[in-house]
Parts: sequence; C-alpha cells; structure tokens
Amino acid sequence: KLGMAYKKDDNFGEWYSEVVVNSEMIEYYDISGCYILRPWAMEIWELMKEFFDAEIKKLKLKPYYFPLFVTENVLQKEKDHIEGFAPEVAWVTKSGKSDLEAPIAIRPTSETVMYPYFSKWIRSHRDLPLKCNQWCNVVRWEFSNPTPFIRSREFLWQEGHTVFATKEEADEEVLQILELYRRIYEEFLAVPVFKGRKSEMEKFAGGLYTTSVEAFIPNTGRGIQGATSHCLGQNFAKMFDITFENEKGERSMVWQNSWAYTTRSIGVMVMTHGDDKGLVLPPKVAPIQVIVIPVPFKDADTTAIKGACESTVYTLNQAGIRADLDARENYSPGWKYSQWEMKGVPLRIEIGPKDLANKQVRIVRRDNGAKVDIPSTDLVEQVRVLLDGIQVNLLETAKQKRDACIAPISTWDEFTAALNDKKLILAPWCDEEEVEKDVKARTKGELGAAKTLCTPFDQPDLPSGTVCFASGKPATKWSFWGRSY
Ligand SMILES: O=C(C[C@H]1NCCC[C@H]1O)Cn1cnc2c(c1=O)CCCC2
Ligand SMILES: [Mg+2]
Repeated sequence: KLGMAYKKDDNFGEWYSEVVVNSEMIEYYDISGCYILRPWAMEIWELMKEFFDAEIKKLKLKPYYFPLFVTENVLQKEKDHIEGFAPEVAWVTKSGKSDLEAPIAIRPTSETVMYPYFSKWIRSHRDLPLKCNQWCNVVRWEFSNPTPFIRSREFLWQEGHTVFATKEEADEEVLQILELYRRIYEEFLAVPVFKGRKSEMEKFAGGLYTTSVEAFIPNTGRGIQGATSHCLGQNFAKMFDITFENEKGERSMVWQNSWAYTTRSIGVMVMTHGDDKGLVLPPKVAPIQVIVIPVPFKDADTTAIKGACESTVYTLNQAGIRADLDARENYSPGWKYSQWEMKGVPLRIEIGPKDLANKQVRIVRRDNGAKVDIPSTDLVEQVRVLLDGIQVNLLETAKQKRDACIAPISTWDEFTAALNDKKLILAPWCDEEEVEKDVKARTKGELGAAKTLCTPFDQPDLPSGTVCFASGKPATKWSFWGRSY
C-alpha cells in the first residue's frame, strides 16, 4: 500500500491505476468497466458540484430527475443520433425468470427520455425558456479499454437540457455553460483547457453544432474531451414536436441546447498533476487541504503536542480551511507522511517538541516539497497563502507542460512526425470532412487514428495562401489534431 511500484514516465497506464487505488479514490469491481467511487473521489465530485450547481441556479436551471429507463421506440426516434451508438446501449430484457414484453434501454443520455415531456409541457412562449438539469448516472457499454474515471461503462454527470424561443438565446447559453466548464477545469482542477468548436464529423450527430473544452495528457500525447456544450438547433424540436405559440399567435419550433461534464474530469486531474509519490490534489478540490501530524519524541510531552495539533486543526477549520488530524497511535510519522502524500493532500503540518517550544509549526507542500516554519500566530494567513500558491503553481506548471507539447505544422510529413512525437498538433485545415476522414484512414494504427480535437475559438493568424496540411487546398482555419481518449 505504501509507495508506488510504477513511475509516471515509465509506465503511465499502470502508474495511473496504482494512483487511483492507493489514494483510495477507486476500488476495482468485478464487472469490467465498472468502478467503486470511494469517498476520496466522491468528495471531489461533490466540491465541483457545489460550485457548478450554484452557478447554473444563477442561470435559472431547475433540478429534475427523469427515469433511468427508456423504451426502444422512443430511443430509436432519432435515427442518426442513435444508430452510430447503438452497440453502446445497454438493455433490460428480463425481470426475474420471465422476459419483458419489450426490451427497455438504460439511459445512455436523456434527450429521448425528456423531450416527449418537454413537448407536453411547452405550449406557449410563456412556458419558455425551459431550463432542466439533472445529476445522475448514465450507462454506455463501451468496448475499448476501460479506464477508471476516463472511460467506464457507468459514470456520473450532470446533463443540462434547455429550451428557448430564439436561436440567439440558445447560442448565448451554449457559451455561458462552456465558460463554466472552463472554470471547473482551470479554477478547480487546475487543468488547462482550450475552448473550441467540434468539426461536423466529431460533433454530436443529433445537434446543430458542438463546442467543447479540450485537455491534453502529455505522457500519452492524447487529447481528451473535458466537457461539451451543444446547440441542438431545432432538430429535436422537429422529432419530438416541441413547438410553442409565439406572441403573434404563430406556431414555431423551439431552439435547444444540451450540455454535460462527467466524473472523467477527476481522471484528467489525476493524470495531469499526479507524480511518483501518488496523487497531487489542487486545494480547491482537496477533501482535506491540510493534514496535521504530531511528531512525538520518546520523552517529549505527547499530551501537549497532541493539544497543539488539535488546536491547530480547530483554528484552521474555523477559518473555513479543510484540515484534519492524523493522531493514529499505530503508525509512525514517516509512514503517515507517505500515506498523505499518496493521497495528494496539499499541505502537511508537523508539530514536534521543538515546534512547540518555538510556538511554530512546520508546513510541507505536496506540490514542490518545500518546507517552511511558520509562527503559530500567522497560521491561518500563511496556510491560505500557501494553498493559493499551490493552486496557481499546479495550473501554471500544467499549462507550461501542455504548451510545450503544441506543434504547429504545415505539411503532411511534419504532421506524421509530430503525431509520432506525441504532440498536440496545430494544423491549417481546409475544413472538408472528406479530408478529415482521409487523415483518419491514413493514420489508422494500434494507437488509434488522428482526429480533429477542436477548432479553437482563439485562432492564430492564418496568412493568406496557407494551404491545408493534408489536402493542399486553401486552409480556412487552424485546428487541433491528435490521438485522443
Ligand atoms: O450524449 C450525447 C449528447 C448530449 N447528451 C446530453 C448531455 C450533453 C451531450 O453529451 C451524445 N451521445 C453520446 N453517446 C451516446 C449517445 C449520445 O447521444 C446515445 C447512445 C449511446 C451513446
Ligand atoms: Mg462515446
């Protein structure tokens, strides 16, 4: 349990599995692709949820809960939305020994569950906008290699489903939610992301356009979709007959959005910040931000030391800092240091006889190992400064590492070289789907094909005459390409 058998840069896959288990986030389960989320993971999920739920309530989202099950004919209602995914849909076919009349699907997402009722509830413009969010689990029976948090057959998410009278309102909300996803990643998980638009081929087939926040894992050279915010246009309104009577008494179809982030975000954070001692938690999402450990010496006054530790924890908790005491008698301080480092706790406070005598505490940072002695009178102020410093340092370090992986290229040969070099490729593209398909075909292999990750909203300058790296046709945009999760 103590210490890591694998190194991040030697065997990333094994290292990752070890970190999520040794830090007590995950317990493996006897069904492939399913994992037990233990408190160290759920508390992180809940800290993010606290922020996100408060923000969407400001946007007037209302909480709903729809059934887990959806009938076959409703699920099939939207052909091209579902047919590409059909193998992933899990079905209930029996109860006890007897077969069900008709198989029932377990929700892989809730558009088809919700929208027949949106149609029923929306009559006039006064019923708009309708703003529905649910926190729940979904099931997708994926076949490619399952990975805790990153790719599992059941995961937790929030799914927002909103309905507007006009496209303008929908377009605006898509970007408001995308900004919240950026904040989740950059301000809480300290993971840098790019905001951008998915290509026609990579977007949600049932929608009009898809925006996303994209992260990147330098160790594997793979992009990873962090969260998505889709404008569905009027496609689902047509399918599910969701219309309203506008002010002029005319019948018109609504405009819709749907958006989600999932427990995958936790895995991205682990991959980004973890090191060879285990997990490294950004303070904003750390269930315990400061662990206080008594360091008793043989003839020292253990009672006084323990008392100092308890009052340190109390003072920090009173200041709203998530501090805890590890006073277990059956473990040495050294063992405790390693265990809390494995769990990624941002700060450790050691209090021994010398600290007691000098009315100080020793604080050790998890991110860079720095040790500093702080007068007990400055405790809260200094802990706050250190926690903020760790949060900033983790994001800055991750941003530098990611930016060092970005490879702007111009030609096919540069593209394939960068791909093999595990780079995040920035390439001028003609924006033709045929070309995207062609690149996929030409880069097929056991590591997976290259694909477009997104077209970043923040576009570098594109000199006129620049040609597409793959087709030689005039390039219209810079897009991020690479292998992905
Ligand atoms: O789920 C979405 C779109 C949308 N669903 C709601 C939240 C936002 C966004 O994820 C796309 N999608 C992905 N994966 C699947 C489906 C699917 O619709 C349906 C069948 C099973 C697999
Ligand atoms: Mg999928």
